[in-house]
Amino acid sequence: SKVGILGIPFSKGQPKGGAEMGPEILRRAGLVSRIKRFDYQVVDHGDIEIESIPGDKPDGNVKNPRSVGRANKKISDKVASIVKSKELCLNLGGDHSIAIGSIHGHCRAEPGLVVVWVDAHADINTPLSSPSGNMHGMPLSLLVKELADRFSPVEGFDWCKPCIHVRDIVYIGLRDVDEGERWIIDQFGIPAYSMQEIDKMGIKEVMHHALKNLDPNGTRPIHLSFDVDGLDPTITPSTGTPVLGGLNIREGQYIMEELANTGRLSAIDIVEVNPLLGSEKDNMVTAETTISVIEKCFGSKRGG
Ligand SMILES: CN[C@](CCCC[B-](O)(O)O)(CCN1CCCCC1)C(=O)O
Ligand SMILES: [Mn+2]
Ligand SMILES: [Mn+2]
Ligand SMILES: [Mn+2]
Repeated sequence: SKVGILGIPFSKGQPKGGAEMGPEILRRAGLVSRIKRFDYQVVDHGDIEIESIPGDKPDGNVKNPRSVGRANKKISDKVASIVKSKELCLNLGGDHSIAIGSIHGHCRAEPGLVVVWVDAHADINTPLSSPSGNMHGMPLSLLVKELADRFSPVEGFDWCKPCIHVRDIVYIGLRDVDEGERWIIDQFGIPAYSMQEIDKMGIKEVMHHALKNLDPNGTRPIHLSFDVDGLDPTITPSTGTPVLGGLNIREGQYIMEELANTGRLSAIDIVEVNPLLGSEKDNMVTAETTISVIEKCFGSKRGG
């Protein structure tokens, strides 16, 4: 089977320069050759061309709306074509706003997909609830049908029609959720396994219940959106919004092994690696941790 790799050097969904260097650091750390070790043919689509949009003033409190909108339209088109050509689409971010286009594009090719969101954060602030105006904290709010009527369309997103339901999402790793996000999660009953549930139940039970609730018949394609800040900052220090008390590397690897076991992984985002936020050593640790976790999606077995 085939993996299509797409670099997305985009960072306008948040204020810290360097997130656009994520694809480069992951490639340089050997991500592609690690995936090639398993029986996947790798198609490298290179990096998406990111246009800069001068004078991209905020829309309400939403920052860089046109830049984020333009980039994500391109991402949607590219991801749709990669998935349609039967490649497992591996998107290298870039900040988490790229998930708007990656999930939108994935839905165009696989309308019945479900979303596994591994993250310290829920990333479901609406433009009105966001405390920061940074779009990397909003991607899911622009994608779920149930929130479409809660805010007016964001400048640059007229192409973006919501394509998933709240019940098609499961969260793993939450530990920094804003008030408005908490309200949405409770109001719509979005399954959310925070670090508290993970400590209480253990990662085995969490993965069992998460996948059972999400897709009881085990038939639906899976979109994994993996924010490296879901892991503990001691093992992924080079990231923009670190939060103590995260997933350890074995929990990360177990999550990916269970997803690989479904055989239904159809697209993966790896986001929020920012090499400007760490030392050389931090960057090496972050890249190696990320690769050793992500490679478990592709059949790497700890037992050999
Ligand atoms: C929790 N929500 C935040 C962070 C979003 C992180 C995006 B991710 O892609 O990395 O997961 C933080 C909002 N806080 C900022 C500091 C003061 C309190 C609010 C936001 O800006 O929406
Ligand atoms: Mn996060
Ligand atoms: Mn049980
Ligand atoms: Mn995120």
